[in-house]
Amino acid sequence: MSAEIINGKDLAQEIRTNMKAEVNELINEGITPHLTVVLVGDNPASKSYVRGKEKAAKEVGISSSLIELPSTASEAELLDVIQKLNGEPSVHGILVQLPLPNQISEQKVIETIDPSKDVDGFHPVNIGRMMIGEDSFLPCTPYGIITMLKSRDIKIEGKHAVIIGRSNIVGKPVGQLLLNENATVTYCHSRTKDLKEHTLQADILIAAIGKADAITSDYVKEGAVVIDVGINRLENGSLTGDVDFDSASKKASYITPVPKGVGPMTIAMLLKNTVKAAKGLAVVGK
Ligand SMILES: NC(=O)C1=CN([C@@H]2O[C@H](COP(=O)(O)OP(=O)(O)OC[C@H]3O[C@@H](n4cnc5c(N)ncnc54)[C@H](OP(=O)(O)O)[C@@H]3O)[C@@H](O)[C@H]2O)C=CC1
Ligand SMILES: Nc1nc(=O)c2c([nH]1)NC[C@@H]1CN(c3ccc(C(=O)N[C@@H](CCC(=O)O)C(=O)O)cc3)C=[N+]21
Repeated sequence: MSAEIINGKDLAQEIRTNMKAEVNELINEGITPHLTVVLVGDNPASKSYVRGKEKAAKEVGISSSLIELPSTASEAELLDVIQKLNGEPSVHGILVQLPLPNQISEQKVIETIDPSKDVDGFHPVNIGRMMIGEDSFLPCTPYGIITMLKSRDIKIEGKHAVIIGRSNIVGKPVGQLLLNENATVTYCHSRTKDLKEHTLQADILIAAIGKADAITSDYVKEGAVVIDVGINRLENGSLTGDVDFDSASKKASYITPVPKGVGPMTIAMLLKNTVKAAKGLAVVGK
C-alpha cells in the first residue's frame, strides 16, 4: 500500500481562511483577539516558531505582541510579567514559549497563567477538564492531530491507538483526546519493553519522541494511520520527523509528513484557542 499524505500545511491554511470571517465579526463588535507570546532567551528554534505564529495570527486578523526576556531572567521576573498579562483585559491569550532556562520552573509558570487565557491548554485546570471531557482549551498539538484525523473521516472509535511518547504537552494529552473519542489507547515510552510488539498492533500510530526517523516500517502495521509529531533539525539544516517517511509510507494507509504536517496544525489550533478566549467562551475557573 502507498499511503495517502495528510498535508497539515494545506489544512491549516484552510482553517485560517475559514477563521477570518469569525475574527472580523469579533472586530466589528469591538473585540480584537490578542495573543501575547513571552519568549525567554534566544533559542533559534523558539524564535523561528514565534515568527511562524505571529505571521499566522496576522493573516487571520488576530493581533499579537511579543515580550522578550533575557536568558538570565529570574523566575520572579517572569511570574510578574504573567501576572500583569493576567490582569490586562485587552490580552486574551498568553503563551510562554517552552523550554525555559533551568533557573525557571516550567510548572510554576504554567500554573501562574490565568486558565481562561491559557491558549496552550497546559494549565492543570484545562488538562483536568479535558480529562473529564468538559469544555476547555485543548493543547494545540493534540487538538491539531484530532483535527487532521477528522478532516479525512478517519474512524477513531474502537480503533487501537498507540502513542510513542508521554510528555505533558504531546503524548499524554493526545492519548486522552483519542480516548475521549472512544479509541483504545496504549502509551509507550523509553522504558517500554519491546516497543515493536505494541506499535505493530496500532491502527493509529502517533510518534512523539524527538528521535529523527526512528520509526521505520518495521514498527508499522499494514494499513495503519501514522502521525509524525517529531520536529528534528538535522546537521544539514533540514527538518525531519520521528518517522522514517519513505519506508513507513509503503505500509501506512495515511501518513503525515514533516515538515508540512502536524507543526502548522499546532499553530492553527493556537489561533482557534485565541479566538475562543477572546469570545470569553472559556468557562474555566481560576
Ligand atoms: N509538531 C509540533 O507542533 C510539535 C512537535 N514537537 C516535537 O515532538 C517531539 C516530542 O516532543 P515532546 O513530547 O515535547 O518531547 P519530550 O522529550 O518531552 O518527550 C519525549 C517522549 O518520548 C519518549 N521516548 C524517547 N525516546 C524513546 C524511545 N527510543 N522509545 C520510546 N519512547 C521514547 C520519552 O520517554 P520517557 O518519558 O520515558 O523519557 C518521552 O516520553 C519532539 O521532536 C518535538 O520537537 C513537540 C511539540 C509540538
Ligand atoms: N508554549 C509552547 N507551545 C507550543 O506549542 C510549543 C512550544 N511552547 N515550544 C516548542 C514546540 C514546538 N512547536 C512547533 C509548532 C509549529 C511548528 C511548525 O510549524 N513547523 C513547520 C516547519 C517550520 C520550519 O520550517 O522551521 C512544519 O512542521 O512544517 C513546529 C514546532 C510548538 N511548540
